[in-house]
Amino acid sequence: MRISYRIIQNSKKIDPLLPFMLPQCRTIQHANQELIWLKNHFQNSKSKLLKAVLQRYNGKPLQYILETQPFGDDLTIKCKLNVLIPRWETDDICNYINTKILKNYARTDKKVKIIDLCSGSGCVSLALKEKNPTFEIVGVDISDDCIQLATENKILNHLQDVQYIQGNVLRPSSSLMNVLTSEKDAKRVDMIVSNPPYVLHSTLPQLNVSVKKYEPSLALFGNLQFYENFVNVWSNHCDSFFYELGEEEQYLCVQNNLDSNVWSVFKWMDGNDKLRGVYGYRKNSNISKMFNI
Ligand SMILES: C[S@@+](CC[C@H](N)C(=O)[O-])C[C@H]1O[C@@H](n2cnc3c(N)ncnc32)[C@H](O)[C@@H]1O
Repeated sequence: MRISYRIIQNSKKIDPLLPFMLPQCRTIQHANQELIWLKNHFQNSKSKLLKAVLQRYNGKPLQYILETQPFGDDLTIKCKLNVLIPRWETDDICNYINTKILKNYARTDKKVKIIDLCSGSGCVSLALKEKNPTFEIVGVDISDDCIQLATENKILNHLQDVQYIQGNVLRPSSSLMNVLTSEKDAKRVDMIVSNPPYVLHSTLPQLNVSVKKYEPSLALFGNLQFYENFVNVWSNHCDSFFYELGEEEQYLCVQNNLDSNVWSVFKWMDGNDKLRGVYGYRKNSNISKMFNI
């Protein structure tokens, strides 16, 4: 990366480790901030700090080096290889679900049950639990590493009544379905939330090197399969839903294929005004009266 003359003239003031941060961070400000975090974290060991800076130079994500990511209001989510690092867009979605949708449930005495499909590190289910301690929440993920880390994250954040089950969302076994929905009216839970793999393989060249090199492809790549699966399978088992997505086609897959006599469906835009979610509710359900959005 080229830098300005002014910065070169002031180079005596520059920390010698800073240039190693630049390839991944891109701006001096961002590089400085990350270097401060690394120095704070490894303040007792210069050799560990140097190792961490070199790892960062080679593209290892900061969260895998520091092993945590703050999430929600006050959560610390442990981050490990083979499990997706929680993203800011997902954090925004959890905040929206908590403040605009679930707050209506929180006002009732109803025993609310939520399923988090593709639960990964557990960040989504734990962010919902953090604000709704009486709700029952179950996360499902196909990866054993995810189930183990999500369980660790639940304990780390002192949250109870969140369960993580290993299972295939695209081909759920009857025993998984039973555990998830059996005791509910009409076998429907109140809400299904999901951040499924939705990055198109065709966008691989545009992905950041550290994402490509370090984050699990099982968590990243998908197209319509999880949205079709929601329409065909999971929509029969919930009164409302929120799915994160990255493409208009994924939104249309849900919007065009759910029966419009039964469902109200909406778009959700992220903080960069990019389409990032689809959500909705059954028109005849109790939650429809609560959707005061
Ligand atoms: C985009 S990540 C989301 C993780 C987490 N919810 C978050 O927001 O950070 C998608 C997750 O889906 C899981 N996954 C992929 N295919 C799956 C399948 N067929 N059934 C269940 N989980 C699956 C991956 O292991 C990964 O944890």
